[in-house]
Parts: sequence; C-alpha cells; structure tokens
Amino acid sequence: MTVQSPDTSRRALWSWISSYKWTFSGVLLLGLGAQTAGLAQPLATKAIFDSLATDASLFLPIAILLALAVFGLTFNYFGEYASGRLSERASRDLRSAVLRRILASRVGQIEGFPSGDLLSRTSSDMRLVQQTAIPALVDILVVPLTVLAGVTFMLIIDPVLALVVIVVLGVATVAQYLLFQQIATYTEVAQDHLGRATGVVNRVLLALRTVKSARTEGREAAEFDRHAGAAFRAGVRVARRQALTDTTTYAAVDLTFLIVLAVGALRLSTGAIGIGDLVAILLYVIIIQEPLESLVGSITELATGLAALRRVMVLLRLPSEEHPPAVVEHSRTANGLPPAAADGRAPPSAAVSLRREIEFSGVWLAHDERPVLRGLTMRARPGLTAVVGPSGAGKTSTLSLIQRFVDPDRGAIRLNGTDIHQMRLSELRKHISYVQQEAPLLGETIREAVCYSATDLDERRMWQVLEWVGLVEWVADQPAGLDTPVGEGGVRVSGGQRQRLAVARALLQDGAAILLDEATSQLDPPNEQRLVDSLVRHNRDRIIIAVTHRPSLAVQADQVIMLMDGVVCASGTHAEMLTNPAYRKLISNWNPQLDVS
Ligand SMILES: Nc1ncnc2c1ncn2[C@@H]1O[C@H](COP(=O)(O)OP(=O)(O)OP(=O)(O)O)[C@@H](O)[C@H]1O
Repeated sequence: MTVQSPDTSRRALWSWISSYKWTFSGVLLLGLGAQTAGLAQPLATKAIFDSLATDASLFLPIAILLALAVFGLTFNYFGEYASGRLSERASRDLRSAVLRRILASRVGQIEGFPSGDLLSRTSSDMRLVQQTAIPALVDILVVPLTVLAGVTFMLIIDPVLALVVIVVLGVATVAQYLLFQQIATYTEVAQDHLGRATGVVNRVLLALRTVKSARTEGREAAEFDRHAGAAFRAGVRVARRQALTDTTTYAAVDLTFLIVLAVGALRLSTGAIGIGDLVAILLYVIIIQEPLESLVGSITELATGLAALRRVMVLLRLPSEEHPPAVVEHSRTANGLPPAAADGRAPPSAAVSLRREIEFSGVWLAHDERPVLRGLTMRARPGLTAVVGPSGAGKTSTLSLIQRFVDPDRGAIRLNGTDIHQMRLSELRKHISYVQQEAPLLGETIREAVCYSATDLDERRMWQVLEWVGLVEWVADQPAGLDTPVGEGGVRVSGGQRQRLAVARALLQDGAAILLDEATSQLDPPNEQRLVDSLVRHNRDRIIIAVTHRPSLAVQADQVIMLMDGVVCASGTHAEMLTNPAYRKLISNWNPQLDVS
C-alpha cells in the first residue's frame, strides 16, 4: 500500500477542521485558559514562601491561589465540553458529507472499492476520527504552549535551572517527533489491512452458502488471517514505538526533576536563589509533567485519527458524476445539439420533445481500455425491446449508458431526441426506471419496497402494479399485507417474488422508459409469461428495454436486438430474426427443446 506523507495528513486535517475554525479557536482558548491558571499557581506559591520569609500577610497569595484553582477547573470543564461537542458535530457533518459524496459519485468509482474497505472507511475509520482527532489536536496545540510558558516563567525565576529543563526536554521532544512519524505510518498500514480483513468478512457474509458449498472456508479464513496478521504486525510496531515514546517522556520528566533538585539545592546553598524560587521551579516541572505525559497519548491518538481521516477523505475527493472527468466526444458526432457549458456542467434541463425513443448512434465504450461496445447504433420505441446476446456482449453496459452510470467514449445517446449529456442527471433519471440484475429491495416492507421511487403514495396504483406483476394474491394472503417485512435487500422473500416486487417498483415510477436487466430470470415460466403479458399490455406507451436470456421475452417483444462483441448483429421481430443463423443458434442454446425451424 501507499503510505501518505505527513503533509497529506496535515492537509486532510486542515480541510476538515477549517470549517469550524471559530469554534475550534474557542476550544483552544478555553484549554489555554485552564493551563494558564495552572501555570500561575507556582508564582502564587512562591509569593506564599516569600511572604513567610518576610513575615508579610499570607491572605492575598492564598486567596489568589484559590481563585486560580477555581478558574482552572472552570476553564477545564468548559474546554472539555466544547471539545467533545465540536467532535460530535464535525464527525456528524463528515459522515453526512461522505454519504452524499458516495451517492453523487460514479457507480464505477464506488464499485472500484472492495465493499469491506468502503464499510471500514465509513464506520470504523469515521469512529476513530470522532474519538481521537479533535481532543488530540487540542492537546497537541495547547501543551507545547503550556510548556513554553512554564519554561519562560522558569527563565525569569532562574535562567540556569531553566536551561537544565530546556536541554533535557528538548532531547526528549526530538525523539518523540521521530517516533510520531513512524507511529503514523504503521497506524495507517494497520488500518488498511483491517479494512481488507473486514472485506473478507463482508464477502463471506454476502455469499455464505456459496463459500460453504465450494468448501472454501479454509481459503477465506487464510485470507482473513493474512490481513489480520499484517494489521497485527503493524499494530505491534505501533505499540513498540508508543512504549518507547512513553518511556522517553517519563525518563525526561523524572530526570529533569532530579537534576533540577540537585542543581537547585546547590544554588540554594550558595544563595544564588531563594527557597521560593526552588519550590516554584520544582512545581513548574511537576505542572508541565502531566500535560507532557498526556501529549504522548495525544500524539498516538492523532496519528491514528489522521490515518483514519485520510482514508475517509479519499471518499470525499471522489469526483461528482455531474462533472464527468473526460469530455465525451458525442457532441462532435451528431445532431447539431449545443455543446455542454464550458465548466462541464449540463445546461438546466434541456427540453424533451414528444418523440418517444431511445437512440444510440455510433456509441463506443471501453472498460479498462478494452472495447466493450464498438460503434453501437440502435433505437428503442414504446413497447418491449428485448436485448439478447451471448454473455459479455455488452448488454448490461448498454443499460448503464442509458442512465449515465458510465459515459461513452464516442457517439451519442438520445432520449426523445435530446442528447442525454445535455440533460441534468436527475432529469434524465426521472424519465427512466431500472431493475438491476440482483433486484435488491430497498425498504423494510412490501409497501416501502414498491413505493421506493414513487413520487406519491397512491395505494390504488400500488395494488394495480402488484396485479400486473402477479403478486396481488400473495400480498393479500400475508397477515400484514403491504406491511409484510421483506428483510434486508429482500432476503425474506423468494428470488422470483423479489424480482416481481422490483419490477412493480419500476412500474410505479412514472417514466418514459423502463430498463430491466434479466429481471425475470428467477421466475417460473407461467409467472414470467403473466408478467411479460401484463408489461406489454399495460405499458404500450413506455419504452421497455429488457436484457434477457429468456426466449419467452424475446418471443413477445415488439423488437429484438441481438448484440455480439459490442455491435448489433441482428434486429427485428423474433419471427424475422429466426432467419438469422446466429440468433437461431442463441435461441437453441437457451432452450434446445424450442422449435426454431
Ligand atoms: N466495471 C467494469 N470494469 C471492467 N470491465 C467491465 C465492467 N463492467 C463490464 N465489464 C466487461 O465488459 C464486458 C461487457 O459486460 P456486460 O456486463 O455489459 O455484458 P453482458 O452482455 O451484460 O453480459 P451477461 O449476459 O453475462 O450479463 C464484459 O467483458 C465485462 O467483463
């Protein structure tokens, strides 16, 4: 993996925290207030000792000491509270921004992340950022200032003793800085491997039956162990450096105390300093000891928080799909439509003409520089268009292009005469409903799953589409009816029911086009027949494009388009297509019993 430089960390941290700079400054001021009250206490103590030596009144120095203690505690309380509140707020905003960015990004970019890694970035990394980054950053900014102020007071009281403190603490600080860099590096390595280990758990959970039946439990466990082991080794390296950092700090503080005591006693005996001076300097050593020790913890925490923040920020930097990274060459090829605005944004909702059709002209698409579609030209009008072809021919890619999940490298795609790249994405997708191959259900109940993309909740319409997909009796039979739970993604209903509910959802969304990607593959023939009949009969005014490997769909389609190696190799009605040897071969491969003669 690539380990990012500390510069990248600082930039990530700054870009996150800069939105809260005023609140953050307030937190810093409260922290500094608490530390200042602490730093003034040795001076008040020195005044008590000096008053003792000169028989002056002790009232004022004692009152000041008490007041400082009360101030310190008050600042401390409000500082901790404000820091905790800021962490909560900044993390909530970050979580929300990340989800919005994921939703606004290209499908391909999100699918490029292993799902476990994505989960780990959006859950455990985010939690680490929330728990560690802000409190640690406050410590890291406040403590050095506290130490600096303490050392300045010591310099005023006795420069010789102050110099001793500066030398010992200076050496320890350099050592800690070097260790901090290594802690940050290994923390990120550990988190990266933990993300990959989570990925293994995630894919095993997604396909537990497949894993068991393939008897690959051992392989999956070994893969998990490999990443968990790498995370462990990096974690141990962090622990070793953390122990070293702790020890260096304790040693520096203890050593400073002993040396100051010895040198101070010598200077006291020669009359170079008074007892009040020595007590004040020893108190300063003790006072800076506690924040210095907590600084070590904060350094490690900040390293952890920064590594996590950097991983989260990768998601925030994903480009939005409204701003395609490359300019598609479609505008050169056809139709005299105006080019997109200079900033790459589509102009507001280009008018959609009344002509109802989806048209591809000369569309080229490559995945990883491997051409998938090679100048695809086709047209779909209201009614059912079945897109068939061997596996890998580019059928799903064609549907992805219509919704602009991907953009073509060349060529134009028009919806009702308008180039889809001239439309806002939300405007384009409003016209299109889509059932993806896996037909996942979103929503907890049948009602929620079916209404997921509907603009209004019309129960009559809902029953109507349930009738079209052949589920009315089944839903009516359920004790909870429309409120029957479907489980996450639809795991509590059968594959065929899930597909029909997904089709019902697509039908309920009022759009010019419905795209079905093998949406009937799990239905038994009678139910599939009924579904296709209804689709065709009740949606004559809609463009339905169905990618399919099922002959029944092709037989009933108004038009069949056969793709082969990314081009249309034949098109027409099923009957017309039967004269094409490639189509006949495909059909008889699907169903050898079918009479294609
Ligand atoms: N995100 C991707 N990254 C890289 N290659 C891809 C991606 N999506 C699809 N491909 C490749 O593009 C080709 C066409 O894929 P596509 O899914 O469009 O085929 P298909 O005709 O729908 O196949 P099937 O009938 O098996 O679903 C395949 O070779 C596939 O491996």
